[in-house]
Amino acid sequence: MTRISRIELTPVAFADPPLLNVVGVHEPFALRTIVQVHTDDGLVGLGETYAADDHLARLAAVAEVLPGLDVFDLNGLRRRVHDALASGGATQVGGMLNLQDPVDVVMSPYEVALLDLQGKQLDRPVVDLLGGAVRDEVPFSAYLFYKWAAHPGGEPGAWGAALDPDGIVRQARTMIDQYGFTAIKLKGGVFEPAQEVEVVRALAAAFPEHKLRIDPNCAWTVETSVRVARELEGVIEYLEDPTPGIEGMAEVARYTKIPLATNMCVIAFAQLKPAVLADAVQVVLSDHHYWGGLRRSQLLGGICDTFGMGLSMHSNSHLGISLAAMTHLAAATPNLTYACDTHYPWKTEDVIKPGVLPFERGSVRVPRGPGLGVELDEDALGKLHEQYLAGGIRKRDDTGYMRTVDPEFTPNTARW
Ligand SMILES: O=C([O-])[C@@H](O)[C@@H](O)[C@H](O)[C@@H](O)C(=O)[O-]
Ligand SMILES: [Mg+2]
Repeated sequence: MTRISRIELTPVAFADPPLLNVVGVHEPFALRTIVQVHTDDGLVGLGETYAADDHLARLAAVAEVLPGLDVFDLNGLRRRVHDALASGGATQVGGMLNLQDPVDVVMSPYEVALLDLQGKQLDRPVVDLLGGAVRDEVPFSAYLFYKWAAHPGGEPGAWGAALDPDGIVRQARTMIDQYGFTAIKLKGGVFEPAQEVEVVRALAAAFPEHKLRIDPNCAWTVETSVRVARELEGVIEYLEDPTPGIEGMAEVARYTKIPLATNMCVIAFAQLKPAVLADAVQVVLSDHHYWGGLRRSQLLGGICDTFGMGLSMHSNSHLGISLAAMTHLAAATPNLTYACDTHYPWKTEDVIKPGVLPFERGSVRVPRGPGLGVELDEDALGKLHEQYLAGGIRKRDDTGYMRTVDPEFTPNTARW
């Protein structure tokens, strides 16, 4: 029996371009925590998760109670995470986690690391532990953002500015030429809906064969959402989080044929029943980082299937360990039929050794090496950890950063 001997948690910061969204703009660095789970027989399992300081504190509290756990005991993992958080009073917390299930959020990187270890021990890829591959390559979408050319006071990056239809179409072309994506997602909620509809139409004209989506992160009222949905019927494959809340989404759904998708009003198992009863969403974006890991994301997939909801995949800024985990999960989930989101093309630094996860024709081939099939680059990890220590960012704050440029900026859900 292989048991956990110790845990290493390494917060890292990696360069991120000035991508705009409803709450502000991405800071110069995005944060992640790299989780290394060591075993008594010398194996190391990898996981990746958020790195906000309160999340790091929870991860550290759990790390203390994991030594001795059998790497195959995922139920035991959940119990230990639950008990450690409960004893710290953290199973019900506010802020970012007020709708998410904190046990699922904290458990996730440990579950991924244990699956990596199981795979390494059995010499099988994680996808095989999840039931086997139903697809050998996983399609991802081109995730487009309005963006500035440079961070304030910084050097312009490779992508240039994208603040109008031409800029976004140019960005799409660069990304599609480079990665071969066949689906496109536009992050909206930045400009008036009419401008964003114009952009979607420009994308549809420039890429008539591509599947399109727009996600304004709840920037619109119910009325605006219905109007935009009607305008985009036949143009987009789904409309993601046009308006806040299960009730609001249900109201919009009554007046449009376009499937509504969410990673905002259904982000934990507790919200599935009300959403199904209200017929509020037709597609749920899974995300193993907050649905409790890969196996609980498959459980979500089964529930969506049962209730006739589609399944897609959400992404925040992330590194290669997460990309590998997302790819194994998507490859083993039959009803995950939409191209998954990924921020991966936006990053220029990583903690894994290169070459294992190339995008070809918009897809990532499932790594066949043992476990996740990726290897940590210790030098890169050290460098990105130094960057974390020096950079001073301890929690993502798109709004605070935007206010350094525009002091009047207010993130406003349902503002239009
Ligand atoms: O990175 C961003 O700016 C996105 O807006 C991200 O934070 C969202 O979580 C996400 O991509 C989404 O689909 O809502
Ligand atoms: Mg979204």
